[in-house]
Parts: sequence; C-alpha cells; structure tokens
Amino acid sequence: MTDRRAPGPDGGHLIGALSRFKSNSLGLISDLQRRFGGIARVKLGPYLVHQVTEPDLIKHVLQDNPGNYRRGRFYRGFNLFMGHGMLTTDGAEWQARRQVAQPFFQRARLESAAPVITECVQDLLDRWEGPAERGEVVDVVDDLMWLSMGVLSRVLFGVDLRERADELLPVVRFAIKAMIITGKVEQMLPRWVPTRYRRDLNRHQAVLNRVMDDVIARQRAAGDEDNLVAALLRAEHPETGRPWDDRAIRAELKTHFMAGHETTGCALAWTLYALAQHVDVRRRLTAELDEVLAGRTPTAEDLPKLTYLRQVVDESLRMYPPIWVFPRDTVDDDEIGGYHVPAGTTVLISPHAAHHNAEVWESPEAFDPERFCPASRSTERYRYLPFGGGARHCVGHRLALLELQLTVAMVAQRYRLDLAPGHQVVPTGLVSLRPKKGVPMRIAPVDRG
Ligand code: HEM
Repeated sequence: MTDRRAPGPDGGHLIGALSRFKSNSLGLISDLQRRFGGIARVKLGPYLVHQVTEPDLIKHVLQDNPGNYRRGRFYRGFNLFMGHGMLTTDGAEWQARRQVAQPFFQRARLESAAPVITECVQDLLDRWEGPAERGEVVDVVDDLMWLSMGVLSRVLFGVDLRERADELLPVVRFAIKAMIITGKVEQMLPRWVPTRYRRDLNRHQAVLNRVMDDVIARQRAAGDEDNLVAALLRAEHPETGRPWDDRAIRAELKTHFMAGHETTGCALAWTLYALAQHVDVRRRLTAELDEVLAGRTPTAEDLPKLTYLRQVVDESLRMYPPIWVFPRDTVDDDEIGGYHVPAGTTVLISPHAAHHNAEVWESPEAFDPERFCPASRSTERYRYLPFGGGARHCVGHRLALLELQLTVAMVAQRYRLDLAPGHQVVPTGLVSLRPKKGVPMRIAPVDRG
C-alpha cells in the first residue's frame, strides 16, 4: 500500500484549521475542496481527517469498500439526541434496525400516505392565511419544521407531534448545534461539571425522551397498528428472540424524528428561498402547476407529470443539501485516490462540497433546475448525493421527496413568497445546513391577473 500523503494545509495552518472548523465548518470544507481537490488531508485538533469530494473516491468509501468504514467518533455526538439508533450503529445492530423500518418506506405504502401529507400542508396554508391577508413577514423556518414534524409523526408514529411543537422546537434548535462535535470546551468537559450548557443539554434530552416515551405508551395502549412504533414493539432481537426494550425503541423513534423532520424542514426552507430569488423559475413552475392541476390539490399520481417541480426540488437539494457533510472512521489502513489513509482516522464526505465542485458541475453557484431535465441529467453516480449512498443511504429519501414535491406544489399554487427586503440569507453548517438568521418572507396570495 502506498505511503503517499494526500495534499492539505501544512503544519503552520493546523491551529487555523481547528479554529475555523469551530467557527465556520462549511467555509473550511469548501476551501479545502477548492484548494486541494478531490481528497484533502487536514488535522482538526487531535483528529486526522481526509475530506473526500470526488465522485469516484466517494464511491470507493460508500460502495466499493464499505466494510472498512464505520460510524466512528464524529457520529458519537449524535447519540446525545438519537441514542443508539439506526443512524449511529454498525453491523448486526444496524441491520436489525434497518430491517424493521425499511417496509415503512416502500413506494406504494408512502404513496398511500400522500393524503396525510397534503392535509398537513393544508394546515400550513391555513396558518399563513392571516399573515397573507395582512401582508406580514413570517420567518418560514419554524413553520416548515412544524409541518414536517406533523408529516413524520403522522405517517410513521400514528400520532401528531405538532401538538407538542412548543416543547419540541427548542429541543431541535439546541440539538442541531450540540450533536456536531467541533471541539468547543463546553462539549469536552465531563458530564458532571455543572455548566449552563450541561444543564440545558439535560433539560432538552429529558423533554425529547418524555415525548418519545409518551408515543410508545400510546401505542401500547392502542394495540397493534400499521405504523413504525407498533412494528418496533412487535420486533424481536435477532440473536435472543426477545422483544426490544423501551430504550432501544426510544432510540429508534428519536433517530427517525430528528433525522426525518429537521432535514426535510431545511430542504423546504431552502427551496422556497430559491424560488423567491428566481422569479423566472417560479413563473415556469406556477405555469406547470396550473396546466397539470388546474387549481386542485396534487396527489401522488400527479407527480410524474410535474417534471419541472421535480427538477426544482432536485436542484435545491444540490445547491443546499441539508446533510451537507457526514463522517466515517476507517477500520484498517486504506488507499483512496492513490493516497494513504491510516486506520482509525476520519473520512468526511461532503455533499455540499461535491455539489459545488466546479470540475464536476458547470457554474455550480447558479441555481438552474435545467441541469436535472431528463435530457441533460447526468447518470454519473456520486456526483449528486443529497441522500448519501451505498447500503447506508437515507432510508427516508422517498418520504422526503414526496413531502417536498407536494408541499412546494401546494405552497406555490396558493402563495407568492418574497424574501423580506434587506435580509441576507447565509447558510451555516450545523448538523444540517441551516439559514443562519432564518428566512423571513412576505406572504401574499398568488396573483393570477
Ligand atoms: C431532505 C431530507 C433528507 C435528507 C437530505 C437526508 C439525508 C440523509 C443522508 C445524507 C444520510 C446518510 C448519512 C450517512 O451515510 O452517514 C441519511 C441517512 C438516514 N436518514 Fe435521511 N435525509 C432526509 C430525510 C429523511 C427522512 C424523511 C427520514 C425518516 C423518516 C430519514 C432517516 C434517515 C435515517 C434513519 C438514516 C440512517 C440510515 C442508515 O444508516 O441506514 N431521512 N439521510
């Protein structure tokens, strides 16, 4: 095996790299890609990290040699709000979890849930009616989180967690910062040190656990139903044949709740923002919606005819991938792109850096849904990976795409959203790609005159 080192900032930049990772991880990752290309080597404090952004090299990690990659140290932060669930475990434990959940994401099953999604979107449209009449500005991010919380919990858990949004939204806002390990002092201190951060962490964890315990208790009382919670209560441990304990079930529910609604809420916020910035795209989308739907509520059967809608969603996920980076640790030494990657070190895969790579995408900073029209769409794998890839690709991607298309269609049919004058939307890399100071928008009825 080669002992060649991948290019990266030299020793003099080490401290700089760590402090930049703490303050602006998105900026650091974009810079590494621009300066060093498809694979870059960087020390982040004590951790040796290789950032991999070229399609073939990403394929190596996710698809060709996945046995050499496990979740590792950066995913440990996710345990804080997800426990040991499908996202953070490996091997047999992961497989058992994925097997229980997978059937709930089959195409036919999800399509039959489309009316639940459109009902939730209708609630959002009604919520915006007052502000639209008064021409008010609304920060859409929390409202879109509220929507996706409703969709996720009604489709998978058989309950409506929007009723508890006042408790849950602050938890989520805290969690997306706490779960990403950036080496901040507050994260490194032992649990027993009574800092304010630790008190807030304990409080938010307790709220999330309590809500999920209530979901489990409701399901037990309701008996067997056709949802994920009931399937988890029925499931048996593959080795012992015993039912899962409540802690294991709770971890799975927290994982789906966090991984499922927050990502989709962000994707919706970014898509509505992109439409507000590109009037030509919005006009073409509205024309397609008028032609195919003539004002009625979309169904899952309509979606194949709404080709431009899908292009807009795909381009938004390229430009603003909600999971903008995800990590792996190497089990043994590996060779990636002709460079040595030592055992026990971290590999970061960044959909954001990959989607903005000027060697792979023409004018990557331009929002252009035409890239995804059937005639010009590239079939090259791993240049576009908003949902990851290989065996660990996103289990919920079909639900996310369904929700995105139905929501964007219904919002664009009814309202015109414009960014509040003077507000600049700046992406920031937390666990998800979030607009730093929200997305305040003026909501107005669509003008059909
Ligand atoms: C736009 C919305 C979404 C985006 C961008 C997204 C993105 C991703 C990505 C990139 C991964 C792979 C992470 C890795 O390989 O380390 C992933 C995994 C996962 N996602 Fe999503 N996701 C979305 C929606 C959802 C939804 C709706 C659910 C569930 C309802 C969900 C549940 C999960 C779970 C459980 C995993 C772990 C899968 C495994 O390790 O086997 N996601 N997601």
